[in-house]
Formats: sequence, C-alpha cells, structure tokens
Amino acid sequence: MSATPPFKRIALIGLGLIGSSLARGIQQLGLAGELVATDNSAAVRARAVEIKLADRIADDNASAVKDADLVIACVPVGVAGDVAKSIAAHLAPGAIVSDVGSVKASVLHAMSEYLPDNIHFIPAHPVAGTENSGPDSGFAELFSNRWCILTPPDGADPAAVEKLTGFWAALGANVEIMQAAHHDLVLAVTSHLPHLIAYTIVGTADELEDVTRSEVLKFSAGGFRDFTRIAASDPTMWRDVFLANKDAVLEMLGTFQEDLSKLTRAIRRDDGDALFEHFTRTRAIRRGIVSIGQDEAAPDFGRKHQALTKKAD
Ligand SMILES: NC(=O)c1ccc[n+]([C@@H]2O[C@H](COP(=O)([O-])OP(=O)(O)OC[C@H]3O[C@@H](n4cnc5c(N)ncnc54)[C@H](O)[C@@H]3O)[C@@H](O)[C@H]2O)c1
Ligand SMILES: O=C(O)C(=O)C[C@]1(C(=O)O)C=C[C@@H](O)C=C1
Repeated sequence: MSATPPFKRIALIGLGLIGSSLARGIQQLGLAGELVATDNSAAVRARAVEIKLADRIADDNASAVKDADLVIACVPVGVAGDVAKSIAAHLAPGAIVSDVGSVKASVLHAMSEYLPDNIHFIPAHPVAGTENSGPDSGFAELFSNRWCILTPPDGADPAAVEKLTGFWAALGANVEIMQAAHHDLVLAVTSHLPHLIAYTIVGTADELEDVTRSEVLKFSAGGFRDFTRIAASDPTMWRDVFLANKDAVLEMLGTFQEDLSKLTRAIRRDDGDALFEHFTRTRAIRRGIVSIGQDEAAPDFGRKHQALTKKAD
C-alpha cells in the first residue's frame, strides 16, 4: 500500500466483471483514499455491500461521483451516454472521467455530449476479460500483463492522461494510446469478429437436424469447447458492442467472408496446396504471438490489421 494514495476518492459506476475487478484491485493496492461505487441494480448494490467491494456503496450515480477525482463508468457501451448525463452536474471540477467500454468512438461521442468542460474526459479500454459477468466474477489480477488502450480526445490534458496511465500501470496493465477510430478497427478484428464467429458457430451446432444437442455436448472437445466459452459472454454487453461498432465490424466481416469463400473454394476443388499454405501461414502467426508473449502480442495484431485494410483497399 502506498502512503499517499494517487487519488483522494475514486468512484466506480457499474459493478459487474470489470467494475468489481477494478474495485478489488484499487482496494488491494491502496489506489484511493476512499472508494465509492454504485450500480443501477439494487441487487448488485446489495451484493457489493455484502462482499465489501468499496468503502461506500452509493444509491445512485449522481451521489457516487460527488468530490471524486477519478470517475470510471464500467457499464455496457449502450448506456455510456445515459451515465454521463446522470453524473454531469455532480462532477468535481478537474476530475478525470473515464470508462472501460469495448468500443471507443461511440462512447467518446455519447459521453462528450453531456460532460462539462471543466473535467478531463479520457476514455479507456482494458483488453482483458472473461465470459462471466456480475459483482462476484471480478478479480484484482484481471488486468495484470494485459493491454489497456487509452483514447484521449484531441487537446486532452497530458497530465491527466499521464495520471490515468499511472493508474492502469499500477493495476499491472501495459498502456497504449490510440485514436478512438483506430482502436475500433483493430478491436473489430481481434475481439469483436471472433465473438461473432463464436456466437454463430454455437448457434449453428444447436440448430442442426442430424446431430442432436446431446451429441454436441458430448463430443465438444478442444476447438468447439473454446467457442462455447466465448459464446457464453454477456448478451447485453455484446449486443451493444456490435451496434456501437457497426461500421468497423461490417468492414472486417466483409474481408472475413471473402477469405472464407477462398477456403470454401479450395475444399470444393480438392486444392490441398491452398489449404496447406493457408494453415501454415496461420500457424506461424499463432507461434509468433506465443513466442513473443502477451506483452508484444498487440502490436502484432496491429500489423495484421494493416495487412487486412491494405487488402481491402
Ligand atoms: N466482459 C469483458 O470481457 C470486458 C472486457 C473489457 C471491457 N469490457 C467492457 O466493460 C463494460 C462493462 O462490462 P462488464 O463485463 O463488467 O459487464 P457486467 O454486465 O458484468 O456489468 C455491468 C454492470 O453495469 C450496471 N449498469 C448498467 N447500466 C447502468 C447504469 N445506467 N448505471 C449504473 N450501472 C449500470 C449493470 O447493472 C451491471 O452490474 C462494458 O462496456 C464492456 O464492453 C468488458
Ligand atoms: O477472454 C475473454 O473472455 C474475452 O473475450 C476478453 C475480451 C477479448 O475479446 O479479448 C472481450 C472483450 C473486451 O473488450 C476485452 C477482452
């Protein structure tokens, strides 16, 4: 625990997987003089009191942010604007206001509409999670050795960006700064599209006529089992992600469908060389990610993204 916490009062809004992980990390590391938290679900607030997720659980968003020097909205991206509206008039001048949403441009737009000019708004996205949600699912180590991407708007105060960078670094994250629109393109291919594929394939398996659901469950080893984990992710969160990052996801989906057509054609034409060449290339990508470790995986995804957009041009 540091003698003087970097923040006098941190307010967390939303106590699901990410909010409760932040709460546990902030408490363990002593990052706030006082931690105040809230959630719009009374059941979640009651559970947060029971498991002592904060020094104080406030009844609503407005009272939670009073006198806080760091406020973090940990809610589905579709309600980020509503949260900004509910806290705008109650923020302390000079406070840093941030979020953890999986999409950045839409959150930047929705929250900026309501937030006053006398605070520092710096959106963020910890690229770390699980398929679980709710206040019991969080853990303090979630962000350790994972990326956290900050997308400060043009003209953001460098000192506020540095302070938020220090906060995420204290939680163990590697911080990267990016434009919101670029973040949304990169994450469309590295996170959003994989989730869409998982949701699709698990649904497809469930709808087959000649293969029963019990056979799917019984024989789902390896690959399919991994897809079922991802497809168990929170429906509200992912509905909001796809609607909020519509353009980038549709762009990546178009490229993906072209590539899938090429592989489909290779199978239909018994073109073993094309299949072998493709699988050899993808194996090398996986081995590259594993050998450089998690710390350097994200820049690699960036290069893959550049290659994809070049191809689409
Ligand atoms: N789950 C992940 O893997 C993951 C990873 C990184 C970022 N994120 C992002 O983090 C955010 C939160 O995701 P999560 O997984 O913690 O979700 P979650 O469903 O576990 O928790 C969200 C919480 O927000 C509360 N909430 C909803 N609307 C609210 C409002 N208007 N005011 C106050 N509270 C409200 C809900 O009651 C819920 O407890 C999302 O924007 C998501 O995109 C999620
Ligand atoms: O590991 C998982 O369960 C995740 O899906 C985490 C994951 C991801 O796609 O990597 C999901 C969404 C977030 O915005 C960040 C992280």
